[in-house]
Amino acid sequence: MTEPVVSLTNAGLRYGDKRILQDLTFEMNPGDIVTVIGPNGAGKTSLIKLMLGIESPTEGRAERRRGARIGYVPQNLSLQPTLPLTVNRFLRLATSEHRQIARALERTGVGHLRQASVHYLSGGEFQRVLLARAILRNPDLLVLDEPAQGLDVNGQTALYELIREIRDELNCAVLTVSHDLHLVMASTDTVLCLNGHICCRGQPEQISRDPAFVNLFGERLAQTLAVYHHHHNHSHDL
Ligand SMILES: Nc1ncnc2c1ncn2[C@@H]1O[C@H](COP(=O)(O)OP(=O)(O)OP(=O)(O)O)[C@@H](O)[C@H]1O
Repeated sequence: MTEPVVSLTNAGLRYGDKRILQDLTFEMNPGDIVTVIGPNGAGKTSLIKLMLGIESPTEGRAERRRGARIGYVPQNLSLQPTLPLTVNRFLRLATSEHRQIARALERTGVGHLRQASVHYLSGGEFQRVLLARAILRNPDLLVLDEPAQGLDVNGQTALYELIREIRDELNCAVLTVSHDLHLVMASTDTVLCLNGHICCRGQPEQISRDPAFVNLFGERLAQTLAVYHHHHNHSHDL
C-alpha cells in the first residue's frame, strides 16, 4: 500500500480559547480529488493551513509524506500594481528553470501569455497562471483555495476539467475548497463537508442525501444537487 501524501488523525486547531477545528481524521492519496465545502467560518482555510503545515494542530496529528511536494493556488493574491511584472518573471520567482516554466504554462493553456503583464490578465487567465506556478515542480498534492472564484460558468467548468487532466498526468492528490456547490457536485470524486468538524463525507450523490448535509445547506438545495452530478465527456473552451 502506498503511503498517504498527507493525513490528519484526530486533528484539532484552536486559536487562543477559540476552537476552530476538531477531531478531523482523513487522508489524501495519489489521484484523490477531494473538495471541501462548508459555510463561512467553517474552518476550510484553517484546514488547508493544517494540510500545508502552515499551522500545526493543537490536538492530534497532521503528517505529510517525507519529501512530498505541494503546489498551492491561493484564494487571492494581490500583486503590487506599480511593479512591472511579466508572467515569465512571476514564475521565475518560483523557479529558474525556463523549460519548466514553458511546459507549465503550455499545460495550463496560457503559453502565449508568457511575456504578458500579470496586471492585464483576465481572471481566468490569471487563475491558469497561478495553476501553472503550482504545478512547476510536479506536486504530489495540489491545494486550491476557491480556484474558480470570479470565473463565469464556462470558465469554471474548463478550469475544473483542466485540474482533472493535471491529476491524471501527475497522479497527484487534489484538495480544493469551493463555495459553488453545483460545480462541486459535478466535478469532484469526494466531498468533505466541514463545519468545525467533518459533518459528512462521500461521493457527491451520496452526500446530497446525507441528513447532516441537508441540515447544513437546506432541503431545497440538497434536492437540486442530488440530480446534478453527471460526467463530462465534452470540453468547454474559456
Ligand atoms: N489566525 C487566526 N486567529 C484567530 N482566529 C482565526 C484565525 N484564522 C481564522 N480564525 C477564525 O477561525 C474561523 C474559521 O476561519 P477560516 O478562514 O478557516 O474559515 P473558512 O471556512 O475558510 O471561511 P470562509 O468561507 O469565510 O473563507 C473563523 O471564525 C475565523 O475568524
